[in-house]
Amino acid sequence: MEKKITEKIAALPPDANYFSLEFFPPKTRMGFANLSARLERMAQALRPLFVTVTWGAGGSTAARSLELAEVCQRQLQLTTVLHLTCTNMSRKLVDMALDEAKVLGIRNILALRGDPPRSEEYNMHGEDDSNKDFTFAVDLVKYIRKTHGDYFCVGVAAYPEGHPVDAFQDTQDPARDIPYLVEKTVAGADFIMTQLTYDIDAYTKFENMLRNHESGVFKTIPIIPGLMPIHSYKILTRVTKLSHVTIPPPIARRMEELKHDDDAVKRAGVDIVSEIVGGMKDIPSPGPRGFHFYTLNLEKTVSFILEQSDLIPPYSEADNSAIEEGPPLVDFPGRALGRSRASSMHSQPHNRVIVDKLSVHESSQDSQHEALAESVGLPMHPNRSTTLLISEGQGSLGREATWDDFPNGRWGDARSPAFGEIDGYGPSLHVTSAVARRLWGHPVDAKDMSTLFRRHVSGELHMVPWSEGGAEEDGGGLNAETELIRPELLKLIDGRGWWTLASQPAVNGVKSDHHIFGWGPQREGFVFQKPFVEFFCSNNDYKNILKPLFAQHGSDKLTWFATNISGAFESSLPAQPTDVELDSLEDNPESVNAVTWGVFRGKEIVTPTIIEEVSFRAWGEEAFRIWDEWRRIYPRGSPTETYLDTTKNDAWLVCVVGQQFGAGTKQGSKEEEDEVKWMWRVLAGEDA
Ligand SMILES: Cc1cc2nc3c(=O)[nH]c(=O)nc-3n(C[C@H](O)[C@H](O)[C@H](O)COP(=O)(O)OP(=O)(O)OC[C@H]3O[C@@H](n4cnc5c(N)ncnc54)[C@H](O)[C@@H]3O)c2cc1C
Ligand SMILES: NC(=O)c1ccc[n+]([C@@H]2O[C@H](COP(=O)([O-])OP(=O)(O)OC[C@H]3O[C@@H](n4cnc5c(N)ncnc54)[C@H](O)[C@@H]3O)[C@@H](O)[C@H]2O)c1
Repeated sequence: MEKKITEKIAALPPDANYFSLEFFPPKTRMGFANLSARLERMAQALRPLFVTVTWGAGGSTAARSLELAEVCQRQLQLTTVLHLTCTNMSRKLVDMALDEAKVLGIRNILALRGDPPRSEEYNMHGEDDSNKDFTFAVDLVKYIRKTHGDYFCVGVAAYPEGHPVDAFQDTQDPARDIPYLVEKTVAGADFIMTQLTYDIDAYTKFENMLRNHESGVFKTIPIIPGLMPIHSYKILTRVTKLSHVTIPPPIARRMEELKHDDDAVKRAGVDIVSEIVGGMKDIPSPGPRGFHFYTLNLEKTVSFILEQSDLIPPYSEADNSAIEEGPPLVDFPGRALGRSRASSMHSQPHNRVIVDKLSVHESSQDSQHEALAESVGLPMHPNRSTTLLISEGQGSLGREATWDDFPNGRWGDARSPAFGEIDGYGPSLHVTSAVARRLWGHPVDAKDMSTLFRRHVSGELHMVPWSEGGAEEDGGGLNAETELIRPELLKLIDGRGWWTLASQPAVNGVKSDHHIFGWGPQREGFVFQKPFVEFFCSNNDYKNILKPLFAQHGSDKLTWFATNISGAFESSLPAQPTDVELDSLEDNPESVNAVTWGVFRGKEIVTPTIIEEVSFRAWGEEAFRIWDEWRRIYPRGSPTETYLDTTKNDAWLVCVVGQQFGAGTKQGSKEEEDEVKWMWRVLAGEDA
């Protein structure tokens, strides 16, 4: 029988260190296939003690979470912990998840609450029947013990900097949470896993507080600190804001200085997190000391941190004999990399894309975009050194690892395992219901909605439900480039009544250190953008204004996608069968629009923002679920709840990409200006 993680921890020498890796179920089929390949490589080379699989709050990712857990536990034979939340979903779903986990051989569950439970008044049409059973995570711990006895090893969450303020909690204070953590532990928790932190002092204080707690319940229980590698400045600031954790001032200063240089942020991030690991290793522990890494399904930085922190377990004789050594790696035609480069300790996590003389398994028809190891001359079972080289971008396999390089590009490549997620916890408003009501009030008609979007685009409202925005106290969440097209966006919102969610202006090749448009390695390249805008509009406007307008201009000038609540999908591309499930959508090369790209010295063209059918449809599903998340914060049948529901059912989500960005015109000329603004004039109805 598969082991419990507590058994695996207990079997380690008392002074050993271990680590675990967290993954979320990717949104697209291709992301899924590629995560499986990535997981296999990471598992064999990095050798985590166990992995964990997230669960979308309210059960929103139930099927995909179980599928990923199956890949981990059964296919890859990794000891797997399934996260499970209990609020705002039916008890039947909890039972199903536990039964299924058992069938898969999973013996470890991280028992969580999820979002605060909606009371009966806000509970829609009997969708959830859980509230009577589950209010807090402790209820789930008790339920698992009651229904499954000791079969599962149960973990619970803790917050070194305090659980964020919510409906049940008016202050963020770790001491305030302790009685409830005691309750969860007494109810049967076997281990504690913490929220991510970058604050070693806060963490040390927290762990000491637990170990010395008067109840004595935390004396020996494994407490595993959560750490998130720093993938980009944007992800760092976004994740810490969403999780309500601090970036200690020295780290904030270091990151702030480097924020315009993606590679430098990643390099410093590896050092910062490795320093935190080093510091945590010094905290006295009653048993082996573990570390949990929130990977966001990204591979590169976590590999470097594990290497730098010396956390990768050594291979035993038996391990080594199981690993076939393949032919040497090749970094450019004709030159072999010596096996002496077994360690990447002194190399940097740069974006080095190497053109390999060996053929790559990269047919665009092929949904598996991470080439098979053996097809590119790597050992069938990559070992630690080959994976680290891949993570560095070396060899043909490393090409896909470059996905990791610019995860700050809007929503990235749908083939990347990391596509479109920030925490893997499913669609959410990212604020409490009380804050949401304060921010967005009680809209009851289109005028109220337009007012919200006008205020957002004008910088008066820092977020709308579909666009997270920056910190409220910073006054707004729009990028500087969005301000340059503010008048155009306002014409769509006020003139047309279309509610814009995301956008970008055209850019006809500016230096990569440009103060507004620059990204990627600084001073080394040029960046380009096609204009795009994404918005909700009514069914009437979609049919009677937009479709005729699209027909008039043709797909060589405007590429567009549109979807609605019932999953209808239409686009400027040749018609596809309409009954294709998102999950089975194949990569359609014709649907790919790189809307942001950069050309840098010594690299292939980098395309951090791609708009294509599969990603648009995945986002569309989420965007319509966000309408539901929003309406549920108002009492059932209230005017606002009814209005949001009706509007959601009528709306189309439309994304339009302008194919002109000024190419071929003289920079700074009137002709360039006309081209760059053309899409906006057409959409506003100003261009015949
Ligand atoms: C390691 C980790 C993994 C996670 N994975 C996921 C995931 O996969 N999917 C997902 O949706 N979310 C996940 N989360 C987020 C989690 O669901 C949220 O943080 C949630 O708000 C709280 O969950 P909990 O299990 O800590 O809840 P609880 O232990 O129920 O605590 C929630 C809050 O209520 C307070 N409280 C508890 N009992 C009482 C009581 N009797 N009276 C008053 N107040 C009380 C606690 O102090 C705390 O403030 C994860 C969090 C962590 C730290
Ligand atoms: N089309 C797709 O395939 C797809 C896939 C996933 C996400 N998305 C979009 O991405 C957004 C989230 O991604 P992100 O957080 O990386 O984007 P982001 O926050 O970086 O926003 C993208 C750009 O749109 C601008 N913007 C923000 N709010 C706007 C508004 N109300 N009107 C016009 N412009 C606005 C921002 O300033 C930014 O320049 C979602 O809101 C969604 O619209 C689209």
